[in-house]
Amino acid sequence: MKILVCDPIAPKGIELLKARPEFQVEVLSRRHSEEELLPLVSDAVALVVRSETRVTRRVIEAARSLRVVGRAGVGVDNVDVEAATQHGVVVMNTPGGNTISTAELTMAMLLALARKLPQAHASMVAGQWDRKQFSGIELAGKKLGILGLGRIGSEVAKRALAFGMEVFGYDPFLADARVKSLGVRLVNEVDELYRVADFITVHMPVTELTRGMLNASAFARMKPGVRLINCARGEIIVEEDLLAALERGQVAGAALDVYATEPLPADHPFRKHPALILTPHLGASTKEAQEKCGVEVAEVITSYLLTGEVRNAVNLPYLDAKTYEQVKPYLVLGEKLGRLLGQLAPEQVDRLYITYGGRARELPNVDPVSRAVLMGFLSRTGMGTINTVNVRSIAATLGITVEEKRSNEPVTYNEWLHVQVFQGDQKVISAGGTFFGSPQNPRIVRLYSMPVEIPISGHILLLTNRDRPGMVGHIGTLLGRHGINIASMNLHRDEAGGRALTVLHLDNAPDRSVLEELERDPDIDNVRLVYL
Ligand SMILES: NC(=O)C1=CN([C@@H]2O[C@H](COP(=O)(O)OP(=O)(O)OC[C@H]3O[C@@H](n4cnc5c(N)ncnc54)[C@H](O)[C@@H]3O)[C@@H](O)[C@H]2O)C=CC1
Ligand SMILES: O=C(O)CCC(=O)C(=O)O
Repeated sequence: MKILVCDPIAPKGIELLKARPEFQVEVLSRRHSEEELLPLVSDAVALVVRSETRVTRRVIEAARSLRVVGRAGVGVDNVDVEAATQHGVVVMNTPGGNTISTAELTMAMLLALARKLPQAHASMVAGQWDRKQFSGIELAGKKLGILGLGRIGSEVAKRALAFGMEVFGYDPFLADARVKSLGVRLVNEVDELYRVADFITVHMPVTELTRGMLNASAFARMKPGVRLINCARGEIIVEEDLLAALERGQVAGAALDVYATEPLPADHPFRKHPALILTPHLGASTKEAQEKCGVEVAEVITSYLLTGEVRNAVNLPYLDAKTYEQVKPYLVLGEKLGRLLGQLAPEQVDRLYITYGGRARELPNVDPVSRAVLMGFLSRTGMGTINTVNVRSIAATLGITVEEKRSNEPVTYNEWLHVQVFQGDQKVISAGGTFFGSPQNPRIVRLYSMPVEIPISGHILLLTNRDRPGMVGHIGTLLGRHGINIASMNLHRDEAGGRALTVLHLDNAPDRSVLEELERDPDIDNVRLVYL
């Protein structure tokens, strides 16, 4: 079996691969373009990469024998994971192996920014002795804002606290308890962090929500003179906007390890800017990190190719055909219940409690269904790389625990899937679903412990209202006036004249202004639009 090592990984990792008589290991001595890779991958069973080689759809399609792509590192944005999944290729990474090294580089960047070390060094090399120009600031007592408190962000937090910094964190998907134990002040709105932070460091993946997040508007909302560090991914910062903010002095300096285009072009304006400190994507470039990642990637690839064991996979669900047929309807229902709750639940939650009742308790394997619930729930994070294989570990990283129960308690429906969401001991929301007539017809039938009937696709408008005559007509007329057609409507009230939960299935999505108009009615509140 041919294993093509496309980027340099630790010799120990290569030795481990070479020690297997089943493998022919070929190591490329330099980075290859897509075009150059095509003939080389045609008979490869495994590709090993760091962040340099791009494993594109064309590369995957040209590699007809490919079974696994091993990424010695965290980010898999250089691998077309969707194409890999479509072609049955497992993508595995080594999360954790380079956490400490990247956190330490971030600390080095913080200190270098505060004391202008590279600039002072360059002036010494140029024969100068300029003490005045390189006067700096202390870290102690300063406020550090961390965007993304995962593995690396948390390690940075610990180190910054030891330096006497006050640490603020923004990570809307992380459970509060995990952050409290770190000693970080978690903010709900990123602006709270922007307003106070003297330094801001980025430790998020590139997602729909984070791509371009640090743009002109974000810089304008930051404390004037803020200093930035990016050891995560270049696409998170809009580079022209950063240059403009540096020119205006809104951003006093930045230390960057990653760029929108890598390698950074030789004539890129960043290279000449005096307030920038630049490194060529060195976060993981230490002996220790490379050894950990190199050995781990060799181990996971070996286990997969020789025994079929899947570890650290970022894609590829794994179910035999019979079990898949049995759980399939529940996968759809579970994903939609999760998606509904994800859109209605508050940002920081600690626990999902999933109950399998009625015939659902007899499912041969509830794990894939729970994963589907989690996938739906976490779709709110915008992380495109979440899938059934990695969703539990992502939830764990976010501090969300999942409990499952096969319940014998009598239920109203033949099949019953119920999900409760908790913040600490407090249940914040719950929803339950079943099938009407056949497994092809899933329905959400319980929300906030109230009976409802929600179809599982399309635009759903939810609101609570005072139960008074004319309310249904009023809502219908208001939506009609804005060209919104109601496909179905469902009402539940606690008592005549009390509060009612109204659920409308709409043919098209109303604008924000329509929702605001509904909200202005004193008898209507909690107006929420969700998309399933
Ligand atoms: N410079 C380098 O050489 C290295 C760069 N990295 C990059 O660093 C980043 C972080 O890596 P890890 O800490 O290992 O990942 P992680 O998955 O442990 O942590 C990422 C955190 O970002 C949070 N997040 C996601 N979307 C967010 C949003 N919209 N707003 C705020 N927070 C959000 C997640 O909830 C999670 O807690 C990744 O992009 C990775 O590729 C990682 C290793 C080396
Ligand atoms: O392998 C490298 O040097 C890059 C590491 C990285 O960016 C990652 O693990 O996400």
